[in-house]
Amino acid sequence: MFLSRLRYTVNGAKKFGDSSVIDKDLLRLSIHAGSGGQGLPRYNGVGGDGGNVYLLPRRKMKFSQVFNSFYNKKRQLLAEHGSSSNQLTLIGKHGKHEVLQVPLGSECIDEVTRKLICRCTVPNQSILVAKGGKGGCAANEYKGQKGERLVMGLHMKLQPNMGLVGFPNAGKSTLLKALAPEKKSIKIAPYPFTTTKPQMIDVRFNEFTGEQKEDRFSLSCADLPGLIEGAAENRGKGHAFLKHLEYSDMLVFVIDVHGFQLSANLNDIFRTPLETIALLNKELEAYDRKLVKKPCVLVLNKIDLPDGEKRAEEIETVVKSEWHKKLPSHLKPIFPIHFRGIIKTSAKNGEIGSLKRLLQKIYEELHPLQSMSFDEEFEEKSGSILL
Ligand SMILES: Nc1nc2c(ncn2[C@@H]2O[C@H](COP(=O)(O)OP(=O)(O)OP(=O)(O)O)[C@@H](O)[C@H]2O)c(=O)[nH]1
Ligand SMILES: [Mg+2]
Repeated sequence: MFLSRLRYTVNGAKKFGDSSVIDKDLLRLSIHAGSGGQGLPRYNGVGGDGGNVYLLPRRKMKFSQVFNSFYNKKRQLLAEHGSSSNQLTLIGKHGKHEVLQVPLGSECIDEVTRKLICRCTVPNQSILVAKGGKGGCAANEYKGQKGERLVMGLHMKLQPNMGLVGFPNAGKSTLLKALAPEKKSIKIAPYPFTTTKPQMIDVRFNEFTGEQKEDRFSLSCADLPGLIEGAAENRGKGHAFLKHLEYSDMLVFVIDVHGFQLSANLNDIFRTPLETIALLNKELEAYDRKLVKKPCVLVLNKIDLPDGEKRAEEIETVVKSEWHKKLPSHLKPIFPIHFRGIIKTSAKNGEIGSLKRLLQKIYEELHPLQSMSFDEEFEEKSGSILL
């Protein structure tokens, strides 16, 4: 996991990728395994088996590579049929298997039954998704069997080191911009749902070597569109965003210290900062309780606005104690999050306080070998790191 997430240049500095908006993360495919060839009863000839269809998870594969492999082609995966037996070739040839490479972490759903077919979590280990039909033989009266068919949804999930979680307009993208100021493409605006598609951006972490400041590594950060109440029931396409948090190492909750209201519409209830924390907690645990068990950091944003600092102090005091007990029962989460740290910020002014240090600390605790790689014994004299 470590090697896949950190990419070093020859001199040990981290290489930076461009910001990437995830345009597409779902591909629907018709899967047809090959049918078995016909047998030849008079000569006891056996038909070849139909080819199977497999998925092969690849660690470094990008979502776009999968889409490109179907560019201008039908979205079908067809394995070869087995050959029928004939008087010259009594034993028919087996059909060729079809193998599709997919990004690690992809999930396959049967689009008709909506059941999970498989999770592609082990790199380079092929997974059978449709079995080819058996060739005709005595056992099946020499009639080749049909191969399995299905319509499969391939759901690709990001694997960020950290995921930003918050209601719309809380300042998630602004915080990301403060963490990665060199990225120009991050869109920020004073209205909800500015971010409409997930985006992954590398955030630089500086290591200091004596006097010299060096960029040594980066962690990937997923900026997601704002969640709304009911996201766990797929309101506001919640599932399409929440799924990208499943493989993240840690979560960063971004909260507006002045609370949240989707619009001035009376139907949209005003939520206090504590209520927004509780509601996000509830949405996440309802989607997948594993999410709230991840290390979580709370960022109290917009402290530059009037009363901001005072409000942030008040919220911090409440959250540091048993914060969920102060909520009405319908807002109480089942698994209240214990935040690893609370940071008060003005992301707009580029103030992120000790957020980076905290994120780095959590990351190093999660991946202890990671910090060792900075030790001199891992470095060659030339400065390159031995991996
Ligand atoms: N005063 C102040 N405004 C902020 C701060 N952070 C963000 N904003 C403003 O809040 C608005 C929303 O910021 P975004 O970063 O787009 O919020 P978001 O959470 O990414 O919103 P969505 O993409 O819609 O989910 C923008 O007008 C920002 O300038 C802050 O620290 N202080
Ligand atoms: Mg945004």
